[in-house]
Amino acid sequence: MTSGLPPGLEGNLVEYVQGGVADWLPFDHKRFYTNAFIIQGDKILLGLKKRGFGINKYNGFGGKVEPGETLTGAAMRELKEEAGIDAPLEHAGSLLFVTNGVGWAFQIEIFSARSYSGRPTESDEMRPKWFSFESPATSDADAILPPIPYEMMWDGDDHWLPLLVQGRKFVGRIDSVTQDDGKFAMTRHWFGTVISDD
Ligand SMILES: CNc1ncnc2c1ncn2[C@@H]1O[C@H](COP(=O)(O)OP(=O)(O)OP(=O)(O)O)[C@@H](O)[C@H]1O
Repeated sequence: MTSGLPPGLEGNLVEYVQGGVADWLPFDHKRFYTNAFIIQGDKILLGLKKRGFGINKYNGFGGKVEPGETLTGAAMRELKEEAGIDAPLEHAGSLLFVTNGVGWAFQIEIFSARSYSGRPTESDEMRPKWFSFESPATSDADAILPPIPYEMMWDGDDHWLPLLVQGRKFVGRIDSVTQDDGKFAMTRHWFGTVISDD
C-alpha cells in the first residue's frame, strides 16, 4: 500500500490520481506552511491573495509556520490574521510542492473547519469570498454563489479540493518547473487518500 510513493510522502495511502512522466525533482529540505478552508453546507470560503507569493490567486488562508508554533496553532493564527475569524481547524491533508532550482520544498498542511466565529474581513493580504462547490442547478436559486474559480487557483487544486469538501484525508505531491514567463508548469503529480488505521 505504501510502496511506490513519491519521495517525501509517507503514510498509509491509496492512490487517488496521478499524472505526468517527468522524474520527481530533487529537494533537500521542507519548509512548513499552513492553508485553511471554511466549509459550510455547499459553500467554501477562499481568499484572493493581494500580495507576495501567489498574488491574484484564490487560495485558503495560511502562511509560514513560525518557530515554536504547532501546525494547528499556526493555521489558526494565519486564519485570524488574514480573514479575521476563529475556527476549530482540523488537519485535513498534506501537500508537497517541489519546483526546479529552489532546493527546498513547500510542505503545506491543509486544515478545515465546518464552523467559525467572527465575520470574514478583508486584510492587507487576503480578500475573503464565498464560492459554491455544487453545480448551480442544485443550489438555492436565491443564494447562488460563483463556482470554485479553479482558473484563478494553483494548478492541481482541482484534484484535492473535492477530497477536502468530502472530508476525505489526502496526501499529495506536485512538481512544477518555472517557465520563461515566471509561471509554474506542472510536470508530475500524485495524490492519495489516507486509509484510517482504526
Ligand atoms: C505552489 N503551490 C501552492 N499551492 C497552493 N498553496 C500554496 C502553494 N505554495 C504556497 N501556498 C500557500 O501560499 C501561502 C503563502 O504564504 P505567504 O504569504 O508566503 O506566507 P506568510 O503569510 O507567512 O507571508 P508574509 O511573510 O506574512 O507575507 C500559504 O497559504 C501557502 O500555504
